[in-house]
Amino acid sequence: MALPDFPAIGLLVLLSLPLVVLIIKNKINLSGRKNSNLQQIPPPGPPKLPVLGNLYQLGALPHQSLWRLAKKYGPVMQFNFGQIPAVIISSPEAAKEVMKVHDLDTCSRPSLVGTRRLTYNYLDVGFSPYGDNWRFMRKMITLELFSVKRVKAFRFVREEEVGLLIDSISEISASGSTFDLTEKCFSLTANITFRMSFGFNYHGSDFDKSRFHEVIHEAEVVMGTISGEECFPRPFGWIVDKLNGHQARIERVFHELDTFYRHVIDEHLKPGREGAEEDMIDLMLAIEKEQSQLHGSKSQFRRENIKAIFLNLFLGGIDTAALTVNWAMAELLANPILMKKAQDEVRVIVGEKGRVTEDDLENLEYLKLVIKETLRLHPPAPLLIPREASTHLKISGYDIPPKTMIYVNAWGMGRDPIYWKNADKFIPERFANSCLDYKGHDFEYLPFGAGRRICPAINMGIITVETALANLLYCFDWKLPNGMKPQDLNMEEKSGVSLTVSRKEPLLLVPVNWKHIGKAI
Ligand code: HEM
Repeated sequence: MALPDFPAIGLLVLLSLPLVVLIIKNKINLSGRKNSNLQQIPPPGPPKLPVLGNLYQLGALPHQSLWRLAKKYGPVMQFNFGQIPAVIISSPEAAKEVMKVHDLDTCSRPSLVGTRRLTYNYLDVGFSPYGDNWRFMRKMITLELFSVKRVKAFRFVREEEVGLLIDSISEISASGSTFDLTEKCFSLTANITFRMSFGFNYHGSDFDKSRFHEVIHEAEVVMGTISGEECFPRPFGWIVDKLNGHQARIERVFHELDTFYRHVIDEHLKPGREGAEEDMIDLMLAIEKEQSQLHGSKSQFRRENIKAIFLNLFLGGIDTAALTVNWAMAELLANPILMKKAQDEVRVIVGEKGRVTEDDLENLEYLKLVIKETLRLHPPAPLLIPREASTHLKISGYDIPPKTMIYVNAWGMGRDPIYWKNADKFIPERFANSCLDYKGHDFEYLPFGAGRRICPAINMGIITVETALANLLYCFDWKLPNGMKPQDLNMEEKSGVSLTVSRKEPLLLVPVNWKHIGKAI
């Protein structure tokens, strides 16, 4: 998601007050509708303020504020981020029009300062505009990095890293201590992503543990933020960016990541790697060489493409899967009957093996329902990644001009009582006899997006979540600390602007070893 920074909004409110007063004095129409061209029907939307547009209505949790506004203004709603026009899509019918009927004309991404810099001027997949580079890169990663064969090839990484996680929790359980599952989930998915990408886990990298988490978080904020310069006319935007340090933050994140990429790539180019396990850098360096032999200086795949892809792997692969495991555990802890049902299933099916392996996963039907329900209530990217209209469109009868940003509120549609019975309740059984899947054909359920931009790594994401969650349920019984009751668990979301949304509070737990843990596989 790309939304403006909150300090920027506060500052702009102050700076634009005199203008607002002037406009009120002159009784200028603030309805936000264009009256000059009667043939054009813009979508309805909340009243706009000069300079700020609709920013003052964004709130601390944008997907929630936008959902509330959509109840009033409708499922195709105009919403201006300062001077940047956007529409917010909040019904499955409208989402289908955008992501299926008009997919080709809406599958580009907006060009924003932060995304441009961190992706080496759009040499990646996730943030690059629709065009030759995106098509080439998307095909390459789909075939080479996320194919079924490749996902299987990294099975040993997932199982080993989940094994190490279970061992470390087991040690904690021996002392009866409390630990932070949120942090452990992040470490797990970061380690898996690092090992698949570079051949070592991130504890063995130049980033120290807490700094890497910070850099990823900062990158998510940078990628999720529209800069002041884009949002507001000069000199407001420039002042805002200077004062809130947006530009400095982009440069800091860029240089930290770039130095790291250069280092690991150089290591991979040193002689003596023969016989090492093949990782994603090896694969990409081989493609770089092949493309350069075929096309010389016109090659579409160069060193900077590799670096840009790493950003996609970090942002796509780490937080999304970690947040899903974390939310699933929180929901099960809040619903002890469902927790027992999920634990009984995995313990009966896996028996006394000591660990859940990927061979067991296909038999864990209830576990799969739990994950589907978790992704309904808690899609990690609640507004997906913004799209941009490349031409003039009509959506639900409304005119959408080219260059309009398009946000799809997957979070809101996943909780809409029109489509979901007891929409706010966690009920995995609702998916039992349903054909809803992750492939983006059912527009009320879009945790991975839809159309040409759908997540290319669904299999990899889901298998990581399944392996981790199944082992956590199998290996331990879980208690809340300090006599907390399930109903005391805080299920609120953390406020702030970012691509992903996490729990407001870390999930602190006390693990108790189940009887078969520790037995060899
Ligand atoms: C539970 C796990 C995951 C979830 C819920 C998830 C969700 C999403 C969503 C919502 C999008 C945007 C789709 C759209 O714009 O319509 C996306 C795109 C993307 N995801 Fe994932 N993702 C997950 C795991 C992963 C993993 C493991 C990777 C890579 C290691 C990954 C890489 C990407 C990339 C590269 C894109 C951009 C695709 C494009 O723009 O063409 N994702 N993902």
